[in-house]
Amino acid sequence: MDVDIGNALASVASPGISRGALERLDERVGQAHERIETGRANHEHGYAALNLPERTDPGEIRRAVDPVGDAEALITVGIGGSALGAATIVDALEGDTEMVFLDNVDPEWVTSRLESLPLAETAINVVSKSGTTAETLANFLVVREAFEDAGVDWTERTIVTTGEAGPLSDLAERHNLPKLRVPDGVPGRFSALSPVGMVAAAIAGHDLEALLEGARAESESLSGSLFECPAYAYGATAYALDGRGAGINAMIPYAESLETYAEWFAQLWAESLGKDDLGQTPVRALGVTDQHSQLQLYRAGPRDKLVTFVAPRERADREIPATEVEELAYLGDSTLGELLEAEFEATEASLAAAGRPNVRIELETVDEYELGGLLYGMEASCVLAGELYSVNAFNQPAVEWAKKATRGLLGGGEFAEADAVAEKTTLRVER
Ligand SMILES: O=P(O)(O)OC[C@H]1O[C@H](O)[C@H](O)[C@@H](O)[C@@H]1O
Repeated sequence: MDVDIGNALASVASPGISRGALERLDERVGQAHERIETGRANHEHGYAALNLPERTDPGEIRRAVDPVGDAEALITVGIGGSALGAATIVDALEGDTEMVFLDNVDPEWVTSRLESLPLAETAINVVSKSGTTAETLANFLVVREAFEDAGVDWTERTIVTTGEAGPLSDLAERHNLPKLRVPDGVPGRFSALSPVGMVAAAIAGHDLEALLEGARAESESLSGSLFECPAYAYGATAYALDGRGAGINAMIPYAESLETYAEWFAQLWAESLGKDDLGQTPVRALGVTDQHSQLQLYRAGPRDKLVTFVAPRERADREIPATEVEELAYLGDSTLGELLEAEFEATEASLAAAGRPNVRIELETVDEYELGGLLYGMEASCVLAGELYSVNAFNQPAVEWAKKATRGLLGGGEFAEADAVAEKTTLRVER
């Protein structure tokens, strides 16, 4: 990926960062890079995620999915980091397999999804690092029952990806299911380039080697200066802008296929950096669609936002048919791709003209190689930002708190966190 931070400079935008401040920040980037490299060399928790391009074995993943390789549909049961990486990859790339991600536990939605699938031709991919996440385990039990009710042997059609030990690992062994490991030291939201993100990609027939190759190329660009490393340029700029008042980061891909990527980014940024009263709030948007809604706020609202564009340089195109309506004649000389590109350039310019900071991330195109680079690059950006904020980017105590409270409420153990629910302050206004 390439990154252009020109529109985040103080000479263009407010808030913005001056060249001088960027150069001073670069010294801290150099120190952070050394810390990151030490963490990678020692396979420390979290930093180890940046070694996935070398560690992940595509052959092992393909062997595990082989028994269900011809499935017409795949249900991935997982949530958060155990779903969004896989969803990002398969949504970005063209594939023939129908993909369903059961992350939410909304009963009507789960039921309708299950009813819509040909279960005898459907594979199940259960993903949970801990093997204990209530939503994932509950949905898996529901899916299993649906297969049994339909007279389909779910044990023939299920692949499990989980940590070394835990209830899901035990279940896989009991039923002799193909089992892949969530690699040690890799938090869920940094695991897209491991079996966690790649089982679904393998079933869809995508090129796993190219995904890893693109990530590897990005890893080779990590260096001690933000001026030489796109990933660090992005992480450092976002951090600097946040410190200058841009507490919101609106991620706007200009490709429908990257809409899920914005969701993945939101988890990465929020869960990794939201610590100690610090962190930048990610907002998900989509170009061109959200130009016609959110752009008003981004250009004319409070100066508390960084807008991040992600755009491919090349894409399949389609001509706009000519029309006899005179006012619309100009459209007939263009393609949908040219229209999209013009809208992107115009939006970027409109923000810069209003002095609103924005960053452009460019991909050659949306394919396995470029996607691998994008996912890796944004993870490295996030790890760098974690160093600059001096927060632990690899834990999520606030999320764990709510998980414990939920289990306590459901009678899944004694958790003091559950008491807070009963202590809620109420001020009801009723009709
Ligand atoms: O993979 P699991 O252990 O099931 O966890 C799934 C998700 O659970 C929590 O919500 C964590 O905050 C996420 O980071 C994690 O990805």
